Amino acid sequence: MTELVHSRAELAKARDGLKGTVGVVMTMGALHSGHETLLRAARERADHVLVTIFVNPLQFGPNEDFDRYPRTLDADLEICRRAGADVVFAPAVSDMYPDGQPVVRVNPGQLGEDLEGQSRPGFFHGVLTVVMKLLQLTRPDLAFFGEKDYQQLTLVRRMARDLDVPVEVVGVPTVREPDGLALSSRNRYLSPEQRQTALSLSAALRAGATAAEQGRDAGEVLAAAHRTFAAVGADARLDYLVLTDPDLEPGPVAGPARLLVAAWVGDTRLIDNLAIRLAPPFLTT
Ligand SMILES: Nc1ncnc2c1ncn2[C@@H]1O[C@H](COP(=O)(O)OP(=O)(O)OP(=O)(O)O)[C@@H](O)[C@H]1O
Ligand SMILES: CC(C)(CO)[C@@H](O)C(=O)[O-]
Ligand code: BAL
Repeated sequence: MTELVHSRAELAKARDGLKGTVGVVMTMGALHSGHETLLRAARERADHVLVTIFVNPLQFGPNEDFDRYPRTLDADLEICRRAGADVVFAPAVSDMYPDGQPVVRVNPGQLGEDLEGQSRPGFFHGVLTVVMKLLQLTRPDLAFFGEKDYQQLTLVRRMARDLDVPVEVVGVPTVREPDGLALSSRNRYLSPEQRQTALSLSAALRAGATAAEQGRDAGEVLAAAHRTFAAVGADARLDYLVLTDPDLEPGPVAGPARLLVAAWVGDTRLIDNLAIRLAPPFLTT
């Protein structure tokens, strides 16, 4: 049975009733098969699964889609039941922020300013602050995050390490449509034509991965990804397409790497990423 709770008091009572290990899956709702995969991963690793559904105002900029973000609680509960969640915590904004906007927030450091942080100022302060609050409220042994939001996963891992949060952060591979599009709640904003254009993100990543498999160097991998993005997404507006170290550390990239992309398709901003393995450079004598 899945228990739905809204207030902190109800959550505390439900949490106390969970004996054994607890895995948490944090979401903003509008659940899809990507979320369901996170829930099933949690189900496999933990004795109990706790899902949070909260559209966090703190991580949205003034011109972003907080108001129009899809809110589909009944359908979400059905998915949570199907995936065997024990507890769903769906607080109101006033439950999460009873004193209004928090004065003290988690500072994500320089990585929080790069990539997503550059286009969404304050985004990762908002994300890490609410993730920290939800970790305190739910006290999980394990917390599951999708690789689709790769920078978020990297920063949550880093926060747990740097701030000694007693939780194992588990990354779950990106779930895709058969044509490659990464599942995302924001995909439901796309018209059928825009959905075709949105394939430019995953196609660009695949082109980069193919170039890497053929032994191309970092510059050629990026060039291949850019060419494919432009060919498939003529109507998309690229925000960034970068090849980085897998931990998103600055500096030269060699061997294992990550290719990350963000782009606008109409009014919808989408992100995606893929693991890449660069061939070792040829040695010249
Ligand atoms: N396609 C996916 N594969 C794996 N994990 C995913 C996928 N989509 C979302 N997740 C993960 O689900 C968790 C909750 O994400 P969220 O509710 O923001 O969904 P979303 O689809 O990423 O939404 P949005 O479209 O607003 O970015 C995050 O850890 C996120 O990485
Ligand atoms: C982690 C999260 C639930 C925090 O609001 C959100 O950023 C998301 O859904 O990825
Ligand atoms: N999917 C991460 C949360 C956000 O884009 O606001």
